[in-house]
Amino acid sequence: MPAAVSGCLLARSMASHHNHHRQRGAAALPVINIGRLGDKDPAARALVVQDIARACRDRGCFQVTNHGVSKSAMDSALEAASEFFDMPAERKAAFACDDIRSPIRYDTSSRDGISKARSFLKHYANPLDHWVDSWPTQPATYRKKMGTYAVEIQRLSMQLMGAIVQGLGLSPMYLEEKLEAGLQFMALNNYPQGSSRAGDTVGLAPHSDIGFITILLQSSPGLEVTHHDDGGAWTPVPVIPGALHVHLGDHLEVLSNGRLRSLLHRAILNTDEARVSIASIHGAAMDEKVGCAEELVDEGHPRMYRESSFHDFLDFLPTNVKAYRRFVETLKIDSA
Ligand SMILES: O=C(O)CCC(=O)C(=O)O
Ligand SMILES: [Fe+2]
Repeated sequence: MPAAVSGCLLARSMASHHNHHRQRGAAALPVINIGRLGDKDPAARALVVQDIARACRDRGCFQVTNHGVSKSAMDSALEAASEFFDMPAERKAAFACDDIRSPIRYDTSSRDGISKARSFLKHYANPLDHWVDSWPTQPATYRKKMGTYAVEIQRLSMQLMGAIVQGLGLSPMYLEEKLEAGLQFMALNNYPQGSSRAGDTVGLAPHSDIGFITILLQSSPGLEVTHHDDGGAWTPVPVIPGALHVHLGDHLEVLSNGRLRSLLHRAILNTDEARVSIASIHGAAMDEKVGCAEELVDEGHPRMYRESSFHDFLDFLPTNVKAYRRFVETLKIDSA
């Protein structure tokens, strides 16, 4: 439905920007070298698992280095995303679609309630051969570049989830099959350059992601995070060359029965340049219900959340436009 997409929507939402004071979180965000996660020596692996567990618990996010995703795959993915967004509006509008269940969707408007000044392309990626035919054929290298990146990120997500569930006291294999057959949902985000006179301008309003984890790559700074103990202060996520940012989603909060919390994050317009980010959300399959791990429910830790699927999340989304709530809040079981 190309008619639904008009170039002026972006300009209109930019005009209604909000000013924010940038506050710095107390301590730098954790950067974890995960090179030894695959080590045969369990003690070497355990040290990394411990660092990840602490970062998940205390900050809800961390960056990883030595993660095995090649620098060229990362650069190429950002290139492919930029080249897509640089195409003429009509070409991108071919992917515009009102149905949030569409396998691929391009939009420039703020109909979702949180996009203030972003255009995005969203599509699925795992398993790649199932979804790649729905991806853009232009730019000509898009499928190759984004596909290579997607596969490497899916592999990394499984390795990270193995460590995260181990950090919760579960077997590293706990989710392996569900993740293998699970959902990889990619959001390519495009933000205009912000005005330095306007102060901090929100491109994407605060929200948490569905899924267990999100792995995010940004072309330049703009992502900001706030964890539950941060007292509302926003911490900018620095761009560390070669590193990838990881944060926790609503379904990990559910799985962990509240031991871990999903991360609230937002994107600020970069005043030096237009910005592109690629978020890869990793969760269970579309109709797979995710509940609290039984191993983490006991007398001292009563079940905190109802089970839900990605499908349930999509049903919830259109109802979440006026006053934003984290999906996971709607899943809480009244303990009263
Ligand atoms: O652009 C960013 O850094 C954040 C993107 C994001 O949060 C998302 O796509 O869910
Ligand atoms: Fe997000």
